[in-house]
Amino acid sequence: MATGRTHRPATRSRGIPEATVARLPLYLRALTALSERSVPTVSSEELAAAAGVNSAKLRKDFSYLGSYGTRGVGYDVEYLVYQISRELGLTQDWPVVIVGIGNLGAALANYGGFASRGFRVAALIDADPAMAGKPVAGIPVQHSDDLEKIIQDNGVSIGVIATPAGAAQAVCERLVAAGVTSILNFAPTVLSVPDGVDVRKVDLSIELQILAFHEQRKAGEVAAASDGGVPAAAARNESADQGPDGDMPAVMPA
Ligand SMILES: NC(=O)c1ccc[n+]([C@@H]2O[C@H](COP(=O)([O-])OP(=O)(O)OC[C@H]3O[C@@H](n4cnc5c(N)ncnc54)[C@H](O)[C@@H]3O)[C@@H](O)[C@H]2O)c1
Repeated sequence: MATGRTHRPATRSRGIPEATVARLPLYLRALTALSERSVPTVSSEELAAAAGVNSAKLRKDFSYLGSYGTRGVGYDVEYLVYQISRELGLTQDWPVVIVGIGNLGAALANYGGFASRGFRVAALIDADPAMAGKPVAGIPVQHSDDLEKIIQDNGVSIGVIATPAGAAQAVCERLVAAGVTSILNFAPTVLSVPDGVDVRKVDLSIELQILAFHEQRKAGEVAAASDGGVPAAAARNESADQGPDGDMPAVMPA
């Protein structure tokens, strides 16, 4: 669901559609789990089910990577992990800064999943002088006065914003001026950025609102069915048809 400009064409330069790019991390997560269990090969149906994607779509997505699998054998798990990681740019290390080290920023800093996916937390930045020098997840927090120097010294191109909404645009502008070209924004505000800067927004309350909408609809369908209206089974089929591909991602274009 786009909530603003994405600052990218729908198709990347190498011809991989954005929708495919958005599914690659889902395949990678499922493949990594298979790899950890030392599973050597996987069929498109098994992998599609594990990733929550329709199998025809998966085959089409993999054709963009030049990966067609072997009839009767399936896809080589390790090779696909490598191919998708390479396509996503995860075979190199990405230094990331987190700005705003409150409840959320500290939780993100403590999240081990970044490092295992090639994202190294290079620095933690906060405007509160009382936090300067205090370690969070073993990394000393640095004051936001030094933001530009920190970005440049660490060659950072990805910034995470976890400040209050009112501070996010100004933080974003400083990050961009210092050389950051990709921003993951957790603050509940729409950021404006120049062309060439990618912003992804995470908003869990939007996800909950979407679930609330579905809950309300399900409750309405149950009431209608008990009044002799739409049978509950038909209502279930409707959501089954929509499939996992219809789910809204927690991370969305800004
Ligand atoms: N996207 C989501 O699903 C989600 C979930 C929870 C919170 N949030 C949002 O994340 C943000 C942080 O939430 P929190 O609970 O951690 O808040 P918090 O108040 O605990 O932390 C905010 C931190 O930002 C720092 N800060 C303020 N202005 C700054 C600036 N200009 N530069 C650098 N640091 C600055 C503060 O000193 C503080 O440490 C809020 O905008 C909140 O709405 C989003």
